[in-house]
Amino acid sequence: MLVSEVFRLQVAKLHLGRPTMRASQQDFENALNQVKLLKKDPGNEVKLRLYALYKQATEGPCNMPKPGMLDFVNKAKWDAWNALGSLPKETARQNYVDLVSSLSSSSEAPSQGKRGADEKARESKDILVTSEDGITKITFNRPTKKNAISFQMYRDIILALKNASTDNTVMAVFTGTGDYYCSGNDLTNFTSATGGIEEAASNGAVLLRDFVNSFIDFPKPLVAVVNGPAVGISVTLLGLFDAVFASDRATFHTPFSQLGQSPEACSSYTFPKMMGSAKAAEMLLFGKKLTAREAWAQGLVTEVFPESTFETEVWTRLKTYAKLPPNAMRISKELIRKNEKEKLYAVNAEECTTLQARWLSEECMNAIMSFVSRKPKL
Ligand SMILES: CCCCC/C=C/C(=O)SCCNC(=O)CCNC(=O)[C@H](O)C(C)(C)COP(=O)(O)OP(=O)(O)OC[C@H]1O[C@@H](n2cnc3c(N)ncnc32)[C@H](O)[C@@H]1OP(=O)(O)O
Repeated sequence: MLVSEVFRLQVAKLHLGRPTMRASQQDFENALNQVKLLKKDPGNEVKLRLYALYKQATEGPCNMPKPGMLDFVNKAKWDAWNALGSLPKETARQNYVDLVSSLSSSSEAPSQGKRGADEKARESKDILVTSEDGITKITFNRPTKKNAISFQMYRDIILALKNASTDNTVMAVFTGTGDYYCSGNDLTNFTSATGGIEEAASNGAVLLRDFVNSFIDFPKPLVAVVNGPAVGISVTLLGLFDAVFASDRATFHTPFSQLGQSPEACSSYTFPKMMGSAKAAEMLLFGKKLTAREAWAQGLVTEVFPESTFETEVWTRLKTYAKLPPNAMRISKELIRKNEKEKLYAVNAEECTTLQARWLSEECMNAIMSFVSRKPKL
């Protein structure tokens, strides 16, 4: 039997999961009513956020002339709306619904002991999300599989970023549990699905597009604390981060050709732009694995730290950054990202379409089958 036939049979068992949910107009209207029933005043910062998301969801990007410096209230409202840049109406509507829902549940939730407004935790098995000291920490937490990303983990991360974009934390930080940062896409995602392989690939492409868009759209500083080796999509995503701090134990590997696949997470655009086309080709075409220092030399990593002091030095630094004025950081990030956004959406869409076809190719099926049928270690 051909490997591709074996693969098809295995894929017949695959269940890819649903594409991300989007808030309907009805959800949005319910949220508008719910906001009037809040028991507690959510505070000015949140009210401004609600105002901005409402305007963005109903009118699109800020279209009003900027109020004068002394018109404090209208200036603050204008700043909040304008900071959303070109956030799509649909995303703003979803963020509004999520924010209201988090406000409603927090005003109803029983007291959580020492967890207060600036410290809360949301649990998910393989993705840990905690908020402390103004930082949302998102941890790949599947060390027995080197933190490989399952379909559920993609969905958990989309949700975590959505929540972090509107909560009261100042930045989001990704890191990994155990010796790896992340070993990339879980290569068994496609071999344990139900339904047809074409359907699985099509759903995978939708999920990937939404996942990468949630990084493109994230409005606050986004930092990676790369504690160990990083593979595949966990590397390519770094091109969408604002800072990457790496342990000198970390490596950066994108073995797409070896897997019969193609680059994702906008790396076909961000990597050549960042490191030049020759160095980008070494990684994306030939799968050259970079050390942390090589990745720093190519501009993929901001700073490399010795493993022995990595955690202490990096988290001390991040806690200091998290005390900087949040609106200034958000607005600066918006300025940096603004002119690139449409390009990034387009690159992401094209990469997903290309990958969808790659997943159905003989080259890719052979590579995945050879990984899943490796001999177990003694
Ligand atoms: C829908 C969205 C799609 C997005 C497109 C994304 C593409 C990519 O990310 S491509 C990159 C995919 N990743 C890989 O190719 C890495 C595959 N893994 C490995 O090469 C190795 O496991 C390793 C180098 C990461 C680690 O090697 P080693 O130290 O020898 O450890 P083991 O191989 O024994 O791994 C322990 C355990 O973890 C499982 N595992 C590791 N990585 C993955 C993975 N990516 N997917 C699934 N499972 C993985 C490995 O199978 C072992 O499991 P057990 O045998 O059950 O102990």
